Amino acid sequence: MAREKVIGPSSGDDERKQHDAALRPKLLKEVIGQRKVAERLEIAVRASQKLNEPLGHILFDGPPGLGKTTFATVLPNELGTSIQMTSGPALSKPADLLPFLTNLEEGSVLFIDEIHRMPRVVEEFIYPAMEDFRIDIVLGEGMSARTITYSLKRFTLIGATTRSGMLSGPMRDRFKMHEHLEFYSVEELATIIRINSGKLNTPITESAARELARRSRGTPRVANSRLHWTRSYSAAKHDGSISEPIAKAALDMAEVDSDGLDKNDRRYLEILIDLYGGGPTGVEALAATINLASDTLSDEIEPYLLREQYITRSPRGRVAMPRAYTALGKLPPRPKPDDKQGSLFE
Ligand SMILES: Nc1ncnc2c1ncn2[C@@H]1O[C@H](COP(=O)(O)OP(=O)(O)OP(=O)(O)O)[C@@H](O)[C@H]1O
Ligand SMILES: [Mg+2]
Repeated sequence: MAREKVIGPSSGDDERKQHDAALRPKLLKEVIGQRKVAERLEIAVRASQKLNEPLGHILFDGPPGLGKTTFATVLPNELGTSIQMTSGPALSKPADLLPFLTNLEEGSVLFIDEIHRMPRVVEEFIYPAMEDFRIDIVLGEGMSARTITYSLKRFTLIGATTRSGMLSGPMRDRFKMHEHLEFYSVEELATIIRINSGKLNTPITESAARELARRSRGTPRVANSRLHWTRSYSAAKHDGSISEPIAKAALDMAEVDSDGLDKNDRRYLEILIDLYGGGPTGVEALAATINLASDTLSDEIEPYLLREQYITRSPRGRVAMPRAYTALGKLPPRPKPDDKQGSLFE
C-alpha cells in the first residue's frame, strides 16, 4: 500500500534515509571537511592494505548528522570489502549478533550504530570477538553446560555513538582509533551544498550556497535537508534553480531564522528564558516542558546551541547566554552591581 509522504522542511525518517543514501560520499576523497580525521583514516587504510592486516576497530562519536555513518560506509569501499550494519538497540541478546559474526568475510566491516545502547551482555559477548576474533558459546545449562569456542574471520568493528560518555570503559578501550567529529564551517557546508545540488541537477549560485550553508547548524545532514526543501520550493514557485533570494524565501517559509535556528531551537531558548528566567535549569525540566525526550534535547538540540554559545552548562543546569536573548529579539539581563566577576547569569 502506498504510504502518504510528507514533503516539507522537516523531513520524516524514511525521507531522511533516502536523502542520506543518495548524497552520501562513497570514497574518502569525496568526504568534505574533517580533514584530520580523513587523513588518519587514509593512513590506517593504506597500512592495512600494505601489511595485509584488517583495519583496527574504530569508534566514531559526535552529534547526529556529522558523518559517522558516512565514514563507516566509506571505509569498506576504500578497502574493497563488504559491510554489515546493525545498531545497539537491535541487539538485545548475544544470539542477535551471531548472524553478523558468522557472515563476516576476511577483513570485512561490522558497523554497529548507537553502540552505547547495546546491552551489557552483548557487550561482554563481543569482547573476545574484538580482541581475538573468537566467540565463546555456552551450550546447555547447569552441570552439563559447556563452552565451545568458535573462530571468526578477522574483521573490523566500527562503532558510532552520539554519547561516547555512555560507553563502558572496557568497550571504549577495545577500539584502536577514536575519532570525534566536529561541526562544519560555513565554507565546508557550502562546498557540500554545491556538490549535492550538482548531483540533484539543481543550478545554484555561490551566494545561495553560502546562505544555505550559514543556516544549516554546522551539520551536513541539515544542509542536505535545507537544500532539498529549497529545491522543492523553487521547483514549485520558480524555475527550479536556486538564487540567494529564493534560498532566503524558502528558509523563511520553513521557519529557519537568519542564524539557522529552527522551531525546536527557538522553543528551547524561549522556554529557558521566559519560563525559567534564563536558567540554570535541568535538562529534564526543559524536556518535560518542551514535550520532547531529554535525549533528543541533549543529543540533537543542545550540542549546536552550546557550541555557538547560545547556552552554557553549569553544575546546576542549562543557562541562556546573551546571544540567546539577541536571537529571540530580547535584551540580555544586566549584570548585578555586586557581581565582581561581571557574570551575567548567577
Ligand atoms: N564530510 C561529509 N562530506 C559530505 N557529505 C557529508 C559529510 N558528512 C555527512 N555528509 C552528508 O550528511 C548526511 C548525514 O551524515 P551521516 O548519516 O553520516 O551522519 P551520522 O553522523 O551518521 O548521523 P546519526 O548520528 O544521525 O546517525 C550523509 O548522508 C551525507 O550526505
Ligand atoms: Mg548515522
